[in-house]
Amino acid sequence: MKDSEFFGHVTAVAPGKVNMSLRVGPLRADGYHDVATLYLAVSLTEEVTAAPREDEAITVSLSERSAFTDVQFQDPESGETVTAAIPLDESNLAHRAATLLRQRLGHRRGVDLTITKNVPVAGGMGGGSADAAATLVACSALWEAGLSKEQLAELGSELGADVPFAILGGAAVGQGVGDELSPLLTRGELHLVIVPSNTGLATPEVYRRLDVMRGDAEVEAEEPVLDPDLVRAVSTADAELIASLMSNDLQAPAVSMVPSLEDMMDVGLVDGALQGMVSGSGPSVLFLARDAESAGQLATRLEDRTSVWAIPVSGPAPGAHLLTHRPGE
Ligand SMILES: C[C@@](CO)(OP(=O)(O)O)[C@H](O)COP(=O)(O)OP(=O)(O)OC[C@H]1O[C@@H](n2ccc(N)nc2=O)[C@H](O)[C@@H]1O
Ligand SMILES: Nc1ncnc2c1ncn2[C@@H]1O[C@H](COP(=O)(O)OP(=O)(O)O)[C@@H](O)[C@H]1O
Repeated sequence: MKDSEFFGHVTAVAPGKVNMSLRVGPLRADGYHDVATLYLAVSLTEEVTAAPREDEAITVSLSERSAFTDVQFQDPESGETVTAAIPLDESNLAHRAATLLRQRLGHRRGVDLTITKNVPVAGGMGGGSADAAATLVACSALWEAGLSKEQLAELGSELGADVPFAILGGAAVGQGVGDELSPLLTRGELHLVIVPSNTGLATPEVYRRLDVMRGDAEVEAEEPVLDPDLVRAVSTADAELIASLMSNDLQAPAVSMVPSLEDMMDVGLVDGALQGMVSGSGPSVLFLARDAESAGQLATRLEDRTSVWAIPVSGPAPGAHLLTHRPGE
């Protein structure tokens, strides 16, 4: 008897990510940008449980264990803060992932998807992409699809540029729009502290702001390339060297949209971080620490001195995978 028949449901987890380097090229005709990025999967994970239904419906709900259930955005016109719930309809990335997979498999079986969100929403850490990745892995097992990780990653690239990396995990160089991955062999662990923001940033708006800033400064965007020394430093987990080389082209636009990020990064440096940087399109901030102990101390100091939530994490973390059910669960 197979797991899915016996327990009736399948659970998968997938990691959030940070970009230890994010280089952005010129705007393309399709609205995307070519990037060269160094992804690092971190130990902050999303969990998706897929339970079969008798009918054809696909439903999405959030588990009560979720650390995040909504997100606040600043209205660009009025400046007012608006709270937006995570969409649970067909626009949810988990819903889209299940729909895409069953189309590919040629059936219309229904599924109830329950997401436990631990990755900040609209925070530049690929939380929605991790939900899509975990859903592909969970539903693929539930429906006995027999697809490889590579095949799931290819499907995932239709859902978002970051989805293939959430399936692969570890550390990888991303090119193209971020979906062409070259896995990086690594030894050693990196220790970081993540500071989520109260407000979210919409990824397309941050890319757009970068284009505007470049246009205003009459800066010609170059083809994106990564510093090979940084790639080597990540593969050997050389935190001090990484600290001197890490960079993010989306940091300036993200800071121009949320100026308080600058102060947050300064506070972290004073409190002992080796380096601070905006994660992806922001506004989560990542701090690099020397080791696990320093990361723990930094998180405590940040929480004591400011009213922020500071989460120690490590990486590289594994990509999307099934959780084994234990009898009685
Ligand atoms: C910035 C990054 C860095 O890893 O991640 P986040 O910080 O958002 O998590 C990624 O490039 C985001 O990836 P993801 O969030 O999957 O993007 P998608 O859903 O595919 O695209 C959303 C929108 O972002 C812009 N976009 C995305 C990727 C890219 N290489 N160029 C772009 O210009 C486009 O406007 C696109 O319509
Ligand atoms: N499963 C999901 N989890 C979170 N957000 C989702 C999901 N599906 C769709 N979204 C939409 O995508 C937006 C950004 O999602 P998220 O992946 O958390 O951010 P980021 O792209 O910054 O990593 C959210 O504001 C929400 O409207």
